[in-house]
Amino acid sequence: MSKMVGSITSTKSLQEKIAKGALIAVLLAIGAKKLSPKFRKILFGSENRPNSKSKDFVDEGIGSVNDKKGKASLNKEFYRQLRYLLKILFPGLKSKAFGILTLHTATLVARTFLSIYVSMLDGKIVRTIVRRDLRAFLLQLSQWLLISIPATFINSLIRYLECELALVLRTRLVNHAYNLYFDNQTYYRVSNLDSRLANVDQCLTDDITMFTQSLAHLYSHLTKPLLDVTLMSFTLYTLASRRGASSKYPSIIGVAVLYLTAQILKAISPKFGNLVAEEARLKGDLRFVHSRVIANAEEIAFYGGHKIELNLLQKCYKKLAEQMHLIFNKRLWYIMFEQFLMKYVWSASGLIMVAIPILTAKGGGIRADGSEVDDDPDGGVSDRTKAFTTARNLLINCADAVERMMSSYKEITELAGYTSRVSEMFETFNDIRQGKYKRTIVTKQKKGKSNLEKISGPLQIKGEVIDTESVIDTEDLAIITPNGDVIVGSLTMRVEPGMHLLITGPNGCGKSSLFRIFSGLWPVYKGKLQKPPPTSMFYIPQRPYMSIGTLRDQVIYPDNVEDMKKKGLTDKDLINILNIVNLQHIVDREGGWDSESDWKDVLSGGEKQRMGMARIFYHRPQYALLDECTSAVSIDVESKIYQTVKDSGIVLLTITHRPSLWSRTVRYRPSLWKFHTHLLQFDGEGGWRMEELDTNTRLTLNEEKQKLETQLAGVPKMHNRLSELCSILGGGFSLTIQSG
Ligand SMILES: Nc1ncnc2c1ncn2[C@@H]1O[C@H](COP(=O)(O)OP(=O)(O)OP(=O)(O)O)[C@@H](O)[C@H]1O
Repeated sequence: MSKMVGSITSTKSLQEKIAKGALIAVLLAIGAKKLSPKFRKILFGSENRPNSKSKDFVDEGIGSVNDKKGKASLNKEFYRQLRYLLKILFPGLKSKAFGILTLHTATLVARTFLSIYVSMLDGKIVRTIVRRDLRAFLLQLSQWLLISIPATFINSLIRYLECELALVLRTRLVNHAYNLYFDNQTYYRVSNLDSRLANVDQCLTDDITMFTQSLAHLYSHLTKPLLDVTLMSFTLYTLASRRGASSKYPSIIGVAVLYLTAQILKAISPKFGNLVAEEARLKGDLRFVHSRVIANAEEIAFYGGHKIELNLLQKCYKKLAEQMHLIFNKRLWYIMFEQFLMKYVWSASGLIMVAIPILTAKGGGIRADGSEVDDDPDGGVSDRTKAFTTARNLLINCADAVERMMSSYKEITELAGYTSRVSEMFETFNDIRQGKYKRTIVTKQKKGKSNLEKISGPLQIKGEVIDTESVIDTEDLAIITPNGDVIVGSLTMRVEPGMHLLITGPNGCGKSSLFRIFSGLWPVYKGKLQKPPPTSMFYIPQRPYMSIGTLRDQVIYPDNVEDMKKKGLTDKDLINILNIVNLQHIVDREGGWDSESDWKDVLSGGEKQRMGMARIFYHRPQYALLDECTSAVSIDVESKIYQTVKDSGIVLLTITHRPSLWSRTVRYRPSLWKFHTHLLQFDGEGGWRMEELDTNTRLTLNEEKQKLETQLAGVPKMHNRLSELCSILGGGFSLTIQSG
């Protein structure tokens, strides 16, 4: 051993060679990183393959964007989108996000300096051991222990700041997204008028979270290794510049090892991208079946369908478990090879790269101050050992850094996926706010609508909307669905205070669509519409929406308590309102105004409808747009409500859709007639007719006519059946018809 050490110490310029070899290895590694996209392509054959650190389960959600636009990759579009998002995330140098980023960067730099310091300290400790200098050893060891306190704190701080940064970025994006989402009815239009975002809920939750986490993680995951490589190479260069070293063999080894690693991993890497995508799909299936059971629990329980549902769930879970099992199996072998190559083969190569010049060199070394290493009392052994240990540590750190950078490639492509999804969401929101919609038009003609026109190509908003004080006036207005179906080609009508309009027609003829246009949910593609602002119109659907909150919140929805107070209304007024709709008893029944429940389930169908109507009396709009919203309310209460609405000076626009049971004409609820002055009738084939209702006579005559029609319809059948019964029962019975 002493002989070997002796030969080492006698080698001239050996330390220089070590340092230079190490430096070249590092430079090679940097080059490999620079070429990384191509290199990764060679390495894994395709950009989508996962790599060493194999975070294989984070691909969820990227799929649909990729499906639509091809792979989200590191192209110009990615940089454009990332720049756009960064502007939102970092609005200025004084922003909180920028402050945390700066602090995070400072911590990363500090950590790298500490790593270098610890590497140097390692070398010094080894030197004291080789020199058998106990005092110096203990001194260096205490230094080493002391430095571990700030080092561990900084390590923990890096993680803390990474999470904080992700949270601050997420908060900024979420606030920005929510503002856009709830502006100008975007939450409705994004799914009804536009088809670019398939799962906007996922974009607003998972994708934003994944994007910000991925960005914050990648920042530290790339910045730290880059700093490591830069500063450690500089340190190695400083060592090398003093001594000079041959780099031939270490370079050859470095290139050969990198190339071999690439080839082997390319050959053995399973197609993780596809495996993970399939797993995400199966997870989605399982969630879907669960949510169906929750949504339809009552129906399933009534039918006793739990066995079928359980079976379905078990099947879905089994498929998912099998897929995960497959991935685990493949990962077991892949990660084993990957770790073997990147950890052990690379470390061994690093050792060889450092050792070859030492083992093959002849002659001694010269220090920076010009003194010969060989002139030391120990022949320079301790000094060279220190240099060797320091260089080795630095080289290992560099290799780790390069490995981390290489393994970040998959994370960058994932970031590209999330960037694409999140920025696409913002672009869509912005477009929608400006009235620019993109929708995949379904070209198939619908059954029964063959004579309705269909607009081919993108829909253009050519109509005109004018705000008025109190009149609704349409001129040549077309009712066109977002899918391009022209439901009604041209509608010209006028409703003004004092009128009450009943709207009727067969299913799908465009009654609710007319309300959508009046409320501004659908654009006016053609024609002219004059209408009061949406705040003057209150829409009540057939199934009124019950919000999360107290019983009071249900009556005053969408106001809150502050709004209610501002309007000068009290709980006593609310009781009076509930009185009108015969719902006053539920206040006591449900435990007072402040009680909270899942009102959707707690209230019956009719109660929900009455609650919906109660909102009209709270808001007192100019127009009440009622979409068959009293179908489950008893006729006497319905009449009372309609009469009170009329008495309050609110204009009624009421949809009633009851297809006729007896004839081809449309029958509407006679009970509602008397509250309306006009009737707008759609024929379901694009035509319409508006006429005045002569209430009293038509109501009475119509009711009488319908009654007679019903009775007469059964008479011939009854006659036939009676004769049949007489013949079956025989001669002992005689047919007696009594007339009253
Ligand atoms: N968001 C949408 N996107 C595309 N087409 C739609 C959309 N909403 C409704 N439609 C189509 O518009 C047509 C008219 O629908 P609308 O809801 O106005 O019918 P309706 O007269 O109220 O019928 P019902 O009596 O059944 O309630 C239907 O054929 C429907 O398919």
